[in-house]
Amino acid sequence: MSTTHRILVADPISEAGIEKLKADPAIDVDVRIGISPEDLLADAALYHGIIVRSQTKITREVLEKASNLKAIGRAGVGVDNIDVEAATEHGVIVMNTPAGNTISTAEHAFTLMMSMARHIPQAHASIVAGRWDRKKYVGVELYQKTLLILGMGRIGTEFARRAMAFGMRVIAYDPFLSASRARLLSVELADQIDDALPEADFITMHMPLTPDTKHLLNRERLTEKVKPGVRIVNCARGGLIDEAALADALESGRVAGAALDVYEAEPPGDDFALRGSEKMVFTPHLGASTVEAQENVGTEIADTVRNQLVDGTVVNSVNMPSIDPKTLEEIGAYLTFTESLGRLAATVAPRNAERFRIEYSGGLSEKDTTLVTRAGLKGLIDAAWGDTEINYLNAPANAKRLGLQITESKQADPGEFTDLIKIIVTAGDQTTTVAGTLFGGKPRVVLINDHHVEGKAEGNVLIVENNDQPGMIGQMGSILGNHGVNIAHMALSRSGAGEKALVFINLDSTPSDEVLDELRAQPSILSAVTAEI
Ligand SMILES: NC(=O)c1ccc[n+]([C@@H]2O[C@H](COP(=O)([O-])OP(=O)(O)OC[C@H]3O[C@@H](n4cnc5c(N)ncnc54)[C@H](O)[C@@H]3O)[C@@H](O)[C@H]2O)c1
Ligand SMILES: O=C(O)[C@H](O)COP(=O)(O)O
Repeated sequence: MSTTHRILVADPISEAGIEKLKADPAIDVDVRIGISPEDLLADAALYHGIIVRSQTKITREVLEKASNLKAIGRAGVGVDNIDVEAATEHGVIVMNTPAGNTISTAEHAFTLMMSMARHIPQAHASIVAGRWDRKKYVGVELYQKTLLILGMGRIGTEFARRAMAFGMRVIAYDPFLSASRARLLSVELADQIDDALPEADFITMHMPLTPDTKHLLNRERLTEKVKPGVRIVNCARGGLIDEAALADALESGRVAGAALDVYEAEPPGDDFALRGSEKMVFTPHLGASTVEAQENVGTEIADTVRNQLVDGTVVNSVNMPSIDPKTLEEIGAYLTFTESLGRLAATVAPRNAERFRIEYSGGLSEKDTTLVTRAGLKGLIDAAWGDTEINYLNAPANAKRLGLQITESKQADPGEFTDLIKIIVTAGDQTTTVAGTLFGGKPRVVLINDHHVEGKAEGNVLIVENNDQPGMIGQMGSILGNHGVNIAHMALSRSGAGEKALVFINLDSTPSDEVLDELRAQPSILSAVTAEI
């Protein structure tokens, strides 16, 4: 029976995006634009996916209630209305549409700069008010002026192209922009923001709001560092500028004008200090509000969330590495297998594991194994701590919570195998090693501690360590048979004749505690453990 995935669309996205979801038999879509925070909390558990823009807040509280939620899609760029940390802890993937509104936003920011330079909104309002103020609204040219772009990503880059077409000198400040990329884009690279501020006639901001960028344009910069008469555009995020300090800098004349699309509070409250200023140009967060951008981001996010829920692909996630169909094809087989190895390690290892080490050799060592490591970790944590809520996304955060250190290493030489995955779990001074590989696509366990085996890494397994002496296999077979437990496959290993031996048995059903107790009571059986891997 096929599963239906229920998606809530909480903010306005394009009709084309909604139609895509409605047309998909695997999806059940609820369009509840402007859903209240109370209703969202009450109904959060109904949904496997939620699509938002910037209005709806996906808080930790919502995530705590959203017990079935797997994916949040942001039809746009900024994810500051989503508690991404809480989403990660709850194993919820957050994905956005990074490029769909780039051009619209760059054009909007550029429009703001031009409107501000020529006082367009003020001049328009004066005509509407019946005035003819030709002297009051004398503007400035952009030509041969210096522009400072703070944040030279997708939108910053598009803004730069347009500014150069207007004959502006462009300086970019972006700690992640390389000198070679700056040369390629024909912009001057500023190492320090404070070196560039005194040179700029215009500043435009295009970076995310983070603890590092909050109030990047602070009181000191706005009153002491910027060039007198500078004009500032912010079409990125409100908190990047200290609005109270900007109001004072406008009042003193240090800043000649500013144009904002985004605000510290949206919508701005009654105490919004800039509202009455004649030197301001405002738009109500309209950067991405074009027919084209909304069509792009709406259809893209509908596909992204749908594909994640139905096919398990992950693209443009802000909290998880991508799993596109190609990656899935390359490493998909290793994911379930490595999870089984993690479960096996939990079964054989002592409780309270402190360190989890995973080693890749052979062809796998050249691939991106981030998710494979997480799969092993998931198996270990699920089996050892009984944490069934664990998934690829929250496995590292849960490992941290449990005090489990993770290390990953790679080496090209796989020895006798094409690929080998080895998991080493340490608790105190005890170390447990399990290793496995795919033989012709079939998952095989090839090592348990010092024992080389060839066991099937699937289903119910029983691992028995015993003294190597005649009759042991018969003894185990009889105990299992007497309890109606059928053996599907058996692999033997011993260090040497008369030494320790290990038997890896695949069973058709789970052996009861009684069976295990009986096995453990045999004088030559040293240990017997079972697991469903
Ligand atoms: N007003 C709107 O409607 C609207 C629309 C789209 C995007 N946005 C916002 O615009 C911003 C930029 O979007 P984008 O698509 O260009 O993102 P992007 O990720 O392509 O670019 C952001 C750039 O900021 C840089 N950066 C990060 N920290 C920095 C710092 N401390 N100082 C200087 N640069 C720093 C990054 O290196 C990156 O190059 C985002 O905040 C996004 O949410 C607003
Ligand atoms: O980050 C973004 O994509 C913009 O701020 C657009 O926000 P919106 O989708 O609410 O218009």
